[in-house]
Amino acid sequence: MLSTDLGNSILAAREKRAFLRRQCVAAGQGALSLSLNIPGAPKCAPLFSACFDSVLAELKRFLFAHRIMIEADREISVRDEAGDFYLAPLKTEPAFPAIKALCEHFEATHPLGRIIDVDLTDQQGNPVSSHKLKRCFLCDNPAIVCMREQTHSYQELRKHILAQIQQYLDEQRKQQMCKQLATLALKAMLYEIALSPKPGLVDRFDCGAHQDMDYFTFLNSSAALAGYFEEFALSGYTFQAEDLSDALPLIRQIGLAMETAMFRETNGVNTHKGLIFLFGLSIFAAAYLLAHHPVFQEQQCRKVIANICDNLVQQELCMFTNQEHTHGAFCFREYGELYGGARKEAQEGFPSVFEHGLLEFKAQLAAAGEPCSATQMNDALTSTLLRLMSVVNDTNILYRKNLHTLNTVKQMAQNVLDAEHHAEKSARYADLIAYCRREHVSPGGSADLLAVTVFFYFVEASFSLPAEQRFLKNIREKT
Ligand SMILES: CC(C)(COP(=O)(O)OP(=O)(O)OC[C@H]1O[C@@H](n2cnc3c(N)ncnc32)[C@H](O[C@H]2O[C@H](COP(=O)(O)OP(=O)(O)OP(=O)(O)O)[C@@H](O)[C@H]2O)[C@@H]1O)[C@@H](O)C(=O)NCCC(=O)NCCS
Ligand SMILES: Nc1ncnc2[nH]cnc12
Repeated sequence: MLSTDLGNSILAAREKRAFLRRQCVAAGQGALSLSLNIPGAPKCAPLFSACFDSVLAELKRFLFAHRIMIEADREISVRDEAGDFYLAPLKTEPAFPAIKALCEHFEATHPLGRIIDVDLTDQQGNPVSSHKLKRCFLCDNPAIVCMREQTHSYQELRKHILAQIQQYLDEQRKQQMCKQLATLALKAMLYEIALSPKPGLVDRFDCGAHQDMDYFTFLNSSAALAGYFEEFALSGYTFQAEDLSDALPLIRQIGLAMETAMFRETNGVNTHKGLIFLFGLSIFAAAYLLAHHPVFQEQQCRKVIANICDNLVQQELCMFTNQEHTHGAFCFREYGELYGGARKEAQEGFPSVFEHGLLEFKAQLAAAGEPCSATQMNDALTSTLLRLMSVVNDTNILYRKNLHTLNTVKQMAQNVLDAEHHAEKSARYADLIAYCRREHVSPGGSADLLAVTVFFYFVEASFSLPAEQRFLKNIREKT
């Protein structure tokens, strides 16, 4: 039972809606409205509003796609005791039955169909009805019958509706976050390949120490991999098992399909094998955390990655030393446990990224200020790559050459960073580029870790607000 005060407030709010409709009639226009069918009270709550905003954004896209035009500058949104309400005059020539049929289709195919009410009134303010009976929320009877006979309690009805709304919002959040993580991963990957010039690596203008690939090979490879990033994210977002090391086979299953796609696209050239592994872990871990915590936290992320890869070096490099024939296994066998490559980096929760790359990238971008120009971004990426090269034990360099060359590259990278003047920096960087070309070395591991660094930079920037606030803000912007 509603209290008299609340009942009166709801009646007043409904009268306000009727007044708004009469304004459309006065202007000789049909109107379309959206509200939610929420039985009982309260009818206004943050959860309902979040749901309403999201449905409204969907409805607007649906109407626009079907060329049903509304007068956006005269639309009205109300949030009061009667709940959330939206009303807009129609611009479109009034083919009301067809518009009504489309609105009913929208309701019928929406996951919250029974809760949504899209109403249409003609130029005289008369409701346009198809006279179809709405079904009860809970049983298959016509809603009108259950309402008259009070078959279900408000409590029962609201419990059911709240669960449906929560499920819908959870699904929306999952889809939105996973898509966004996939977008950030692709962006980070493209930033790495776009950075020019780079020592030994492929960039926009040069193939570095490589003969079998160029800039376009990397664009092709990026395109082939982009479609899989969301799978990593969904897998992380929905991961339920207690033991995080159970995640590695899931990540690898997706990663192996990506390797096939990459080699098909590049005609057998290894452009991104290391990155597939590193991004698999990064995207999975970020999504896993964002599903459980509203704000992205670096340290938590490191722990998740380390737990997924718990004991990986021991399991795959120590125990299988004689069987594995990969570059990583060779380096480990030849040079010892400091040189565990991508597996060691992962098992330790990406120390190069979180203790070096990210610090450098953040400092450089902070110094550049907003907005950051293309040159400043290229400089920030260059410094970050150098910082990574100065610490990473890159198995690509080690495999192609030897420990002396790896240490020389690390020292030369550090020397560029230590240069005091711009001219000195440029000269040292040119020396490093020439050295890598002459020695045929390519720091592919550092290039991959640069992409991972940039990815986490974007993730932190995108998910620093509490997820709820960010999610709502996003929906409102779209509406
Ligand atoms: C765990 C794997 C990465 C296993 O690979 P591998 O046993 O070979 O181990 P690593 O050598 O440690 O790593 C492989 C790639 O990882 C990058 N990398 C190197 N050092 C590091 C490091 N210290 N930290 C992080 N990442 C590192 C690097 O990848 C990039 O370079 C590749 C291009 O190299 P390039 O020399 O040009 O080409 P190649 O063909 O290799 O040599 P050439 O013949 O031309 O001389 C490119 O891939 C970049 O991304 C290392 O190469 C993982 O792959 C794995 O689990 N494999 C098993 C199969 C699987 O499950 N796959 C799905 C994984 S999700
Ligand atoms: N730009 C690049 N050039 C060569 N190898 C790479 N591995 C990852 N990125 C690379």
